[in-house]
Amino acid sequence: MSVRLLHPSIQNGVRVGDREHPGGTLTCKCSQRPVKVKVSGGIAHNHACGCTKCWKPEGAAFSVVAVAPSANVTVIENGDKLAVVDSSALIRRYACDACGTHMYGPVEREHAFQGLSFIHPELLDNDNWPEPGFAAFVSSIIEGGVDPSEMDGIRSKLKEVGLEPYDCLSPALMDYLATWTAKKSGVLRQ
Ligand SMILES: N[C@@H](CCC(=O)N[C@@H](CSCO)C(=O)NCC(=O)O)C(=O)O
Ligand SMILES: [Zn+2]
Ligand SMILES: [Zn+2]
Repeated sequence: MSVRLLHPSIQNGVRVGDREHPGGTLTCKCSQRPVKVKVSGGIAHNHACGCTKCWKPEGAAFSVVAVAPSANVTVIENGDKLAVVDSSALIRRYACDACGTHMYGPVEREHAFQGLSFIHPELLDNDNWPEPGFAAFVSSIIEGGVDPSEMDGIRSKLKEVGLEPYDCLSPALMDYLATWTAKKSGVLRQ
């Protein structure tokens, strides 16, 4: 059986990027009047994500998604084509209504990720963005239609390309979220 496409940018190994990457312009897939969004600074926490909510390129089981400070994210062209995919979600994903590409997703609610926007670095106009560091929400690809019998092979392939598979976020990010919640509830000191 042929190996399922995880994501074009990781299928043949993860290319090491530039930690000091300066950002760039995200462009949707439309040939006419593409939406353009400027990210004026670095990105962080890049990861592969198997959840059903993140945008994936055609045929891919995973998205590749990172965060940037929302203050650094500006719609610069054809913003009239953008619409929020799910206004009840934590991440307000703005997608192009013509090609479906998710362009940016700010977290505006009171949350550990408030002030960050989720973006897909493959849409940048330069290639040297920092590589993904892990694979998140791996089991969620089943919710997207992948047969459970494929999971062992998919987890092996992720490990082979250097992406540790997790069924939520990485332990470091889960600890960060839990710490934020514990401080908010008062069980940990601020
Ligand atoms: N099983 C669900 C999981 C969806 C989910 O919780 N996704 C995460 C990760 S997105 C990028 O890392 C999340 O934080 N979502 C918040 C949101 O989407 O607003 C599924 O697959 O749908
Ligand atoms: Zn588009
Ligand atoms: Zn996701």
